[in-house]
Formats: sequence, structure tokens, C-alpha cells
Amino acid sequence: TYYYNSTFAKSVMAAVELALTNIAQSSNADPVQLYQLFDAGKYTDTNGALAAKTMTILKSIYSGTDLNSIQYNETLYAIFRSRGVCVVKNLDCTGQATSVYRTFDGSCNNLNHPEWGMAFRPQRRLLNPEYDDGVSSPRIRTTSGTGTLPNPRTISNVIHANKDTSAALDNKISLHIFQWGQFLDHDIISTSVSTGNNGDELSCCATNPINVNSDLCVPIYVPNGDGFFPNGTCMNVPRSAASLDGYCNTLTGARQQVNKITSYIDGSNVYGSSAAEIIKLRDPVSTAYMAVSQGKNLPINNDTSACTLTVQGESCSIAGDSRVNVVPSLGSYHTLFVQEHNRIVDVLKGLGWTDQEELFQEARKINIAQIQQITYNEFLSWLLTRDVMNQNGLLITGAKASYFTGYDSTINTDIFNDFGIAYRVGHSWITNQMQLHTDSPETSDSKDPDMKNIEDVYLNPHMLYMRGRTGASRMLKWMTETKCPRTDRVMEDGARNKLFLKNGVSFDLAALNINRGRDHGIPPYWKYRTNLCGETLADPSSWSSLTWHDNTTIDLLKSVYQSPMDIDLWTGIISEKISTLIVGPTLNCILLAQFKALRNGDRYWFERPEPEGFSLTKLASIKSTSLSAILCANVYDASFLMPQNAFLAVDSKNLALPCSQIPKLDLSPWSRLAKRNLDTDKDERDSKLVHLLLDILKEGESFEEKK
Ligand code: HEM
Ligand SMILES: [Ca+2]
Repeated sequence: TYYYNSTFAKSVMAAVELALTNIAQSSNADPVQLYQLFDAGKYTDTNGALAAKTMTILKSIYSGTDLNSIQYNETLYAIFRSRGVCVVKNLDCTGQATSVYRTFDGSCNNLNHPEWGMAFRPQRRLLNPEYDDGVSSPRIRTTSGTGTLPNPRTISNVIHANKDTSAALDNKISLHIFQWGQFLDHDIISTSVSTGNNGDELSCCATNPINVNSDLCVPIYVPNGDGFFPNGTCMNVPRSAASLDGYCNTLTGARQQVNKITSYIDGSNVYGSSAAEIIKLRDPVSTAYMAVSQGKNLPINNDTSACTLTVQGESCSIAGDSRVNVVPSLGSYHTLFVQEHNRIVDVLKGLGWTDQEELFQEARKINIAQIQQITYNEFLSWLLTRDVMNQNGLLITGAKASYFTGYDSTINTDIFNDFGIAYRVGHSWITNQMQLHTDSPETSDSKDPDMKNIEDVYLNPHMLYMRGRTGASRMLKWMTETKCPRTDRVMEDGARNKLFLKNGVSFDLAALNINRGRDHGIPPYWKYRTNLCGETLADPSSWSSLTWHDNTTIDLLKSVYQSPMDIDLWTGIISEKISTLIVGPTLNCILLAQFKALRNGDRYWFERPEPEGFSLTKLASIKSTSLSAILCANVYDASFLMPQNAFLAVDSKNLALPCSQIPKLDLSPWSRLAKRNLDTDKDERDSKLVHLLLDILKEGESFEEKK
């Protein structure tokens, strides 16, 4: 507050305001100049007003123009890309229920193309929606039209319950698969949820009919005799918000849902999806750095209702995505990537970079590039298999020094609604417990054990604060050494019965997935096989059409669904048999559609040449990075024996190596010091000189700090 309220800050703000007002009145405003003004004013812009104003002017300049045809520079596109052209400050339409969000449709100020993938866009679809009334009411009628679909909780009990006492583990993979999966999800999709008139949470289980309006609510009534939930239980589930167009009018045609974050894999979970967010997340003084709290932890969220606090002195966190507090393992991933950003800044400084803004932007660009590299080279190469990735041109090329040439500017990169249901495959990887790693001489505190049931840590940051606030790195270490539950239809009880347990009230995540599909009018499973994935089914109404399901599963499905044509998308795909794949064929087909678009339609894909991407030597560095490298750089000692691929268990193909030998992100191509000498690299004498110079510089820096 001191910073923002200082006389200096106020005078900068006033000067920028004045300049902006003048520009707005002139007919030939220069967008680059505008950006510079925006840049100058941004640290004083506490409520985003300046950003909004700049955006309005930019939009008026480009009204009626296809941005692609403009000779704009890198910086300019970066504002559009990172801040979201279509995001306006006041997201709800004045005079309208806040359950409907103001978003921009395809005619948003004619910025058709670059707006794809921006925050607050309606989600698009792989298959047209099937609402019961054709436009908006949830799909609850059976395909035959005569009955209602089975209750989502019943389906969950029959198909998704774990009948054993413990989780079946996949011995080949570590919990990093689980946590990367959710972290990635939170970079690409966050569906807006309906709220009451003041933005309050809706009470969808209340008896008052206003609150159970089918436009806003899809409660789940648990059938009696459930075995876990008491008779009469109702789960309070608001509908996903309906999308409006940029003029607050209902979209023509069927109801659509909104993605409130950027769908690009652009680290929006680290850096935010709007100008207002990134301002809050950067260190206000050393602006090259991301803000941290004590112990390199995530910055504090002053809104204490953002999580459940049980211990004095602890706080909820803020990050680029609002769901950061959901489970501490997710919080530890957010912490890792904030730390990695700051580590990169430190290294670049040592390499002669000085300008705060340049440092911030370059570190951000490198961090995002690493996230893209690891997602495609490690995570998806396992989830979809390397063969499938290869067949679909999705592998990161082995040749380190080569560019990706498949960028296609006509690809729409908005998130698929159906993908948002399908990619919940990761709910099968949720464990019943969360734990902190401890080294052998340390003993656990029996009153505050290092292992906790997941229902005790949902929305509670306590584990991150444990053991002197080292929880984040201890949790990352625990994930490296722990096996992940198998990818199958079974969801552990911690998520299937006890999700968000508080004061005796909890949810069933499997039932929520099924229910959400119906809320969004997602067609049944079989339609994806035939209409999207190109299968020919002789008779989809016959149970024998379920060729991707084993007999036990088919029997269970038969016991709950009237017809195979009724099977909900999530239930159908998560229970498919796996042959040579990791996930069943229909799920594979849906995931591919999305991950193809997110790479091929990304103008900023890291394997592209400069200015969007990198020079070949820099690219080669990024292609050498891995999750192991990032973990080694931030949480492990050099001697730690690290699996080369941290997602997979150690075996003969995935040997463990000391961290010091794991190939790491080599930032020397970014050096601005004595470039000539570093390049030749042969002349011993010169390289010694460089090191000497580096040492002197470092000393100078610490001298500066001491001052
Ligand atoms: C402990 C871990 C997790 C918890 C507690 C959790 C919880 C949730 C909840 C409550 C929802 C919204 C449910 C609804 O009302 O529709 C959701 C949505 C979702 N989850 Fe998870 N989840 C976890 C892990 C994962 C993982 C590992 C993945 C993927 C690999 C994943 C993917 C998704 C996706 C794609 C959505 C839809 C997001 C949206 O449209 O906004 N989740 N999750
Ligand atoms: Ca994003």
C-alpha cells in the first residue's frame, strides 16, 4: 500500500492518465507508445483501471482490422496475448444476474483471430450439445425419451467405487503424473460457475424455488440407503454459468459455458490470465521477480475465505489460478514454478541482464517454454504414448536444433467443452492420503503427522507450513518417491465420498463429473465413438457394441443404465479397456483433438523461431530440460539420485542419476557477457577472465544490496 499510495506513484499515474486521454483523442495513436505508457503506469495501477483504459484505446484503434494483417511488434502482441483482449474489468453485465458472464463471441470488435484462446471466451465443442429442451436445460432424459437417466450418485456407487480397502497402484508411474495433470488442467480450463445476485454462492438445495431454478442449479439428490451419505442428502451444485456475447446478449443457439482462463499452455496458472492479476503476482519492488512470502513460499491471499485456515499465522495463497488452494500438492507445484522463475532471473542477472522488465519477460518466456516442453515430451508422451504422439506429429523433435514448422494460424485454440469433461481422467489418480517427505534421522511429530487423510487437507494450506515452512519441497519429494493410483474407472473414497469435507458435508467427485456433463448438454459416450472418433457401430443400442469395455464393466453398466446409448461421456471413457494405450481409444481421441490444437495453433509455441520463440541454440537448451531438472534445481541436493524421467518409476530404461548429472537448463546461450569468448570456448585464458568478471559483478551486486 505504501508503494501504491506514494506521492511519486500517484504522480506517475496522473501523468499516464493524461497522456492516455490525449492519445484517445488523436486519430493516429501509436500502439507501441501506448504500450510504453501502460508499462510506465502499471505498478501504480492498483485496480486495473489503467490497463482497461489502454485496452479500450487499443481496441478502438484496431476496430475493423484483422490484427494479423498489422505490422505490430512483439511487445504489442504480448499484451494481447498475456492480458487477454476480450477481458474487461467488469465481467458481469450491469443489470443482469451475475450468473451470466460477459464474454465476447466471434464478433468481438473484429479481433477474430488473436482472441482465440483468451480468457472469458465461450468454450467450443467437439460435438454439438444435446440439451433436453434443445437449447439449455440439462440432459436428464434417456435416449429413448421415455425415462430419466440414472442418478449420478448411483452410477458412481456402481461403476466408480473402490471395493478394495486400498488403491490399486500403477507401479510404472509416480505421483508427478497426477500433479502435473491437474497443474496443466489449471493452465488451460476453468469453467465459470453461476452465482447469486451479489456474487454469493447459490443454495441449490434450499426449498425456496428461486434457489433451485433449473437455469442456475443442478443439485444431486442422493438416493436413500446410500451407505455413506445419510438419507436425504442433497449436494449443492450450481450450474456452470451461461455465456453471453460481448454486448450482454444471449448467444444465439444453444447455451455455452465460459472458460475464464487462457486455454493456451502459457503458464497462466503461474502468471495469471489478465493484466490485473500479473500486477499482483510480481514483486512490487524488484519487478523482475515473482512475489513470494517467507521461505520462498507463495504470496499471501488477504482474503481468508479463499481456503480453510486451522492454525494461527497461516494464510491462503495467491497464484495465477484461483484454484491454487484446493490441495497442498497442487500448491507445491505452484511454488515450484514461482521459484523456478526467480531462479532463472538470478541466472540471467549473472549473465549480464539488468533491465527489470526484460528480465521478467524473458524468465517468464523460458519458464513457459519449459512447461510446454515437459507437457509434450514427458507427460503427454506417457499419457497418449510416444507412438500415438508420433503418428499425430506431436512429438517434440529429437533433433535439438530444429524448429517446429506446423504452426497454423487458422486453428481455433479455444478449449473444447467436451475435453473439459474427458480430461477429468486425472480424478482416477487422486490418492486417499497426502504426505511430506522426511529424511531418516528426522522423526515425525505424532500430534501433527507428516501423513494426512486427503479430506483433512482439502482447501487447507497447513501442510505447506509444516516443518518450518518447508512443506512445499517436502511434498514434491514425496511425489517423486510415491506410486500413482492406476488410470481406471475406480476413484478413491477420499475424492468419491469425502471431497471438500467440512462440518460433515462433502461431495462425490465422480457424481459431479457425470452431473457436469449433463449440465453442459454433453452428448452420451457412444456419439463420441461414432461422430468424432470414426468408429462404425452396427447397433449402438446393443450392449455388444461396447467393444472397448471388459465383461465385468459391461455387467455393471447394464445394472445401472437402461441402454448403452445412455452412458455418460466421463463414465464411458474412464471405464474403457486399455490395450497398447494408457487410456482407452475414445478418451485418447478426445485428448488428441485438444492437444493438437494447443500446439499447432499456438503462435507462441516454444519451438518457433524468434521473436515468438527462440534462437536454435536457446531452443536446444530448452529441449534438454525435464521435470527432473527443475526439481533438481529447486528442491534437491546435487547428490540426490533422481530418476531421469521424474514421472516414471526407476527401471533399466529410466536410471536414477545424481542431480548433478541430470541434464539441466543451460542458460549460457542467453549470456550477454563477453559473448565472443564464450562462443569459442577454447581459449582457457579468456574463459578464466570471464569468470573473474562474473565474480567481480557478483561482488558488486551484493555490495549494492548491502547499501
Ligand atoms: C486432489 C486433486 C483434485 C481435486 C480435489 C479435484 C477437484 C475437482 C473439482 C471439484 C472439479 C469441479 C467439479 C464440478 O463441479 O464439475 C474439478 C474439475 C476438473 N478437474 Fe479436477 N480435481 C483434482 C485433480 C485433477 C486432476 C489430476 C486432473 C487431470 C489430470 C483434473 C482435471 C479436471 C478437469 C479438466 C476439470 C474441469 C475443469 C473446469 O472445467 O473448470 N483434476 N476437479
Ligand atoms: Ca493458459
